[in-house]
Amino acid sequence: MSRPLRILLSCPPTRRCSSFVSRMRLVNRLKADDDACAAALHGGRIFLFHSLSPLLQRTDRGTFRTSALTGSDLQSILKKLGSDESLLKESVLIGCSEQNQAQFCLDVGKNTVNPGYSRFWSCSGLCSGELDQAAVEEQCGGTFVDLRKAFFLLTSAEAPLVAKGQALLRWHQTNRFCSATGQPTHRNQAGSQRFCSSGSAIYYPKMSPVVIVLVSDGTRCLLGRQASFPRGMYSALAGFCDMGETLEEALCREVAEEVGLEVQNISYSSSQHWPFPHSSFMLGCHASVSPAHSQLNVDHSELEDARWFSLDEITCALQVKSPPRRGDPPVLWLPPPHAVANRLIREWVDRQRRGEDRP
Ligand SMILES: NC(=O)C1=CN([C@@H]2O[C@H](COP(=O)(O)OP(=O)(O)OC[C@H]3O[C@@H](n4cnc5c(N)ncnc54)[C@H](O)[C@@H]3O)[C@@H](O)[C@H]2O)C=CC1
Ligand SMILES: [Mg+2]
Repeated sequence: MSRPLRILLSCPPTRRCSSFVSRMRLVNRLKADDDACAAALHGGRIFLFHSLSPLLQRTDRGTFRTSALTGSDLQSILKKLGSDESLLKESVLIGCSEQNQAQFCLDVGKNTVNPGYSRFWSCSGLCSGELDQAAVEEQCGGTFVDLRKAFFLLTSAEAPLVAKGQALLRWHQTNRFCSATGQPTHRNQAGSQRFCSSGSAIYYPKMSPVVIVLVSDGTRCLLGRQASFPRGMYSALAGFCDMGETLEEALCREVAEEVGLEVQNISYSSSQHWPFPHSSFMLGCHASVSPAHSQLNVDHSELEDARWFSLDEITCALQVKSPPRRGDPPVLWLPPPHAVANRLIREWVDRQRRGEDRP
């Protein structure tokens, strides 16, 4: 999740800023220079995936972390597994750590796409170039975990890295052909672009902009739930931006469509890349309605339910540590700390406690 703008603007010592600048320039160079990127792979850190599920390791404390494989470690493992070592070159650049170590992701499962190799979506058993999941897990001392689970098992520092890695891998796997010519596309070494083989188009990884808003009436905040949400979970209202809309227009439209309210006092909070179900760019905002105009008219084709919640109800819900299970009494369950919705809710609670939001 991005930091709020005010924190970025107060970025203090020049040393910290200059190391940030050098990291950003390194990533930019690796995107532009195929040879430099291929060379960076050996000392780089590789986040492994199998059919889009990231590899996690359990720590001594019973928590989870991503596995810390370098490109050289991985090459030895690939050799042991009888795989072509050039598989490493299929890695896609994610970014660069604070220690200036380049970070990559690599999918060694069925969905891996390499324009130079013949891998097939429909093959049964192991496809050409695909590695056996259990064999990789054994060699690496970890387990491939579905991203929907992995995202919430990891710390808030690591979760965005695997989310970004999976989003990039998915984009490569689903953009193998040019939509203008139907010709195969090829990637640069970093995986930051794909080119139509006819030379007529360049494609870049895409995200869909989504506005997410916590509406307040001064003493209560508005949360809704879709039928597909886990039991008891309510979240801030969200919706995809339409082509040509501003953020503010999308926000007003979504709230009007979903709950029949007209909001005002829109303010931006922070943003987040959200990998579910595909790549969304979540733009988190606050907005308000006057208590006299807070009557809800819920569109049940979009939301199962939407309600106003008091500060006490939200404060209690923030204490709930695990989702309610079948048979438990009904309890309000809020999006987890990794989600921008959680940040919006906590910001609202802080403002309520400071008395800033009251009419
Ligand atoms: N990180 C967070 O805190 C939260 C994230 N979200 C995410 O926000 C996203 C949007 O929220 P919804 O209420 O589902 O959106 P929504 O209210 O716009 O409804 C979804 C519908 O919009 C249509 N749609 C229009 N453009 C689309 C596009 N580019 N991609 C997919 N569908 C599109 C589809 O018909 C889809 O069924 C969801 O993917 C959800 O995972 C939602 C709540 C919290
Ligand atoms: Mg919605």
